[in-house]
Amino acid sequence: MGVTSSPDRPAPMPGNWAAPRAPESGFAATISVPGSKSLTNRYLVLAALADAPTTVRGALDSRDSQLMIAGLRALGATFSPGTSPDEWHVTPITTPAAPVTIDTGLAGTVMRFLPPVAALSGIPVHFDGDEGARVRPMGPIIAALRFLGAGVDDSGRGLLPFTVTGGPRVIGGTVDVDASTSSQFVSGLLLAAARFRGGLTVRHVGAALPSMPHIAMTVAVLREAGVDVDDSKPASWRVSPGPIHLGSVRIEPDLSNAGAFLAGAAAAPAGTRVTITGWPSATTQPGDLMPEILRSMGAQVELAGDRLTLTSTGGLHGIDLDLAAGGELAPQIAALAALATGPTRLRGIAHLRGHETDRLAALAAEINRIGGNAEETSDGLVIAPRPLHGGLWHTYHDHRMAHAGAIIGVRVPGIEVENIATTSKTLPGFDRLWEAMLEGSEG
Ligand SMILES: O=C(O)C1=C[C@@H](OP(=O)(O)O)[C@@H](O)[C@H](O)C1
Ligand SMILES: C=C(OP(=O)(O)O)C(=O)O
Repeated sequence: MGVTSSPDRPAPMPGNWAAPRAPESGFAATISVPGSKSLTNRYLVLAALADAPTTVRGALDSRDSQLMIAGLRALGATFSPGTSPDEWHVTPITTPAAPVTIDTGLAGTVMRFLPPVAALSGIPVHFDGDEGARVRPMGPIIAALRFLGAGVDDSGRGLLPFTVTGGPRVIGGTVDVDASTSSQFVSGLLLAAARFRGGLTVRHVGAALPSMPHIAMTVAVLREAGVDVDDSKPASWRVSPGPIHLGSVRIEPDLSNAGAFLAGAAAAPAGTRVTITGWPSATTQPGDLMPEILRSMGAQVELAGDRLTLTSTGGLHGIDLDLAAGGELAPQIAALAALATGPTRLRGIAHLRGHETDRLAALAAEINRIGGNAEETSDGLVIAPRPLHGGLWHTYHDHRMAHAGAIIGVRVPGIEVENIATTSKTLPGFDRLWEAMLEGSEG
């Protein structure tokens, strides 16, 4: 289905996507989203480090997962496609003889999870990524790998690009890491930890640690793979050395991506209903925070079996929310906040300045560009109600900035989202799925 024009929806500038507005009568739709980015990229790493082949089902097929597969292939793992694009048979790493280069794209999981894997091999592994990746924080993991005995040549910058040379002298031990700018520094070290001869104790030192559910996710997948993890002390994780074994795994739908569709429904006229299929009964994904957040903003949300249904009440309240646990949800919540009748304060998300773009600056700039009232604070955003108008919504190569523009476009006529293809980072075909939702597709 293509983007069509109408008096209400003029043809977009080439390359932009005209965000569809909800019909006055609302819509009803059922949506199935593909697998979780965070779970897919954790399972792929563990499968490559395992003691036997693994079958992964329900895997995400997107830019971030393709980059992870390419990186692990370069390090010597074999990936054979299964019967569908969401299935992979993975044969563990046999270390290649020659130096390799890994493209991280803009994927935090690739740039933070693969350097510790590289440190297990004896070959130089060069990492580089998109222009935007070259400013994302990397210093803490570079310092940790050096402390553990790996060579890291980063020209003294603490950023991409850099080359890791590890090998048998990297035996593990105890390492302190300041993960206040990204939980992925802790997750990356823990995922490879069981393969270090001495195992690894990782201690977070520094300001508050964000994204705790993502660290819990890392611990959960390690335990599922038979790895012994002691997380009984705060901000400290001990992984014993030992084999990694997954066998066969199935990946949950990506609840953060699902959250964008729920937010889109919450922005729509009263009575609009959207059901997400396959909602897990228990999960470590931070997207599971969305139902409660959306309820507190005024929507009705119910879970029946594995189907989560949001019904719009037509009104949106502002909220005061510490989002440290689920920072990746901030763009979709900020978009709803811009449509709400009262003020919103989002706190605990200073680390979003190191995401795909500086999300606090980007959200404030784009909301204000279309007439809104958003201000950056030291650790978040304050958004006050003000009538919005149409205009170009810039996306800064950030998939979740594109989601935010789409959500606002459900209510505000004339929103054009720049470079909608950036959503392929975690959800190729986002625009078609979004249009289908507003047209009332039942999946
Ligand atoms: O480990 C993961 O899979 C992720 C951890 C979080 O990173 P930060 O702690 O850097 O926010 C999250 O925002 C990102 O989308 C995915
Ligand atoms: C911060 C995000 O991604 P990354 O894994 O690249 O850090 C995100 O998806 O919101």
